[in-house]
Amino acid sequence: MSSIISISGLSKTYQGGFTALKSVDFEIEKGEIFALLGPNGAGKTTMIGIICGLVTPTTGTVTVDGHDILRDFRQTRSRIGLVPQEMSIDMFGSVKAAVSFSRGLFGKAPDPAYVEQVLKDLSLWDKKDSEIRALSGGMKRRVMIAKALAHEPDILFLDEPTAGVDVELRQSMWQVIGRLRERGVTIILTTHYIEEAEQMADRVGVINKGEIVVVEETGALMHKMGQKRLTLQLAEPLTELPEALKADGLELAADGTALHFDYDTQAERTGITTLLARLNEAGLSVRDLETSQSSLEEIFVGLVGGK
Ligand SMILES: Nc1ncnc2c1ncn2[C@@H]1O[C@H](COP(=O)(O)OP(=O)(O)OP(=O)(O)O)[C@@H](O)[C@H]1O
Repeated sequence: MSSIISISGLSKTYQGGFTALKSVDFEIEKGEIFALLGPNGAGKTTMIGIICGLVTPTTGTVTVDGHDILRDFRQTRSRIGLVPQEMSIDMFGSVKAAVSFSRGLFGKAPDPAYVEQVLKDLSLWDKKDSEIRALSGGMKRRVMIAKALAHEPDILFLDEPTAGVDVELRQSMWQVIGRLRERGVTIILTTHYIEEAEQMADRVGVINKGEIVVVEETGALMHKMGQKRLTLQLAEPLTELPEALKADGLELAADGTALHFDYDTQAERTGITTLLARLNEAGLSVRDLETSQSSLEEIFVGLVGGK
């Protein structure tokens, strides 16, 4: 994989002195879905604003396919489609006219076949002649994506694409994003929904208070950072944990039928072998056991929670 966006030493201090980004470095790979995950005010929108040329960085450099975003602004901006967080859409006129107009803004010659393809990809083709203001909220969001794709960008930024949309629409947005990726578009989305990052992203960057806390392949992040929980189903229920086992980090389930043991998958020793021996010594027999991995949600809370 080669990188399409390189961010190096990027900082932003707004007028008034607030520092929203603190020397951020990372790369976006060509063709990937990258989720930028972070709590409110973490700096996600600021970062997107800088890459898209809407916010001036205080220090650092960003290149898009080797071109500096400040020096070669027109060239880099034309490679990028941006779907902003807030609904910024002219409600008058038809869907097709709005999308064709957005294409024209980038100086691209009309291409009805391309516009048709975009509208079809977004399941908007049967609404092409509808007035935008007459569409549902979800359809309006799709129109925003269509407008962002109108000039054939190969990088698409989606700032919280599914904020405030219902579960069904969220699923269909995920499908839309998946289809775009299949067509080779690099996608960077910001989200508060860990589930969204977990389901869609190839890699996740966690940002907190203007700093990138971690950038990792989604599965590897979950694997690497995840705690695992071992649940031991007891042959005989207990009313309380035997005295001899109280120092072993065990937790008795509320109904007394199982013991839980949390361990670090990365640790040199998980402690499981010792634990099983200790249970044996204490005369407890285990009927069944299972392990479960923590979700990205728990990892995320662990990463940003303590700061
Ligand atoms: N124009 C501005 N002037 C001063 N401070 C700003 C400006 N824009 C953003 N900030 C501050 O910078 C910080 C980062 O904001 P930003 O919008 O980048 O966060 P975010 O991660 O996108 O948050 P959210 O998830 O709420 O959209 C916030 O504390 C915000 O108040």
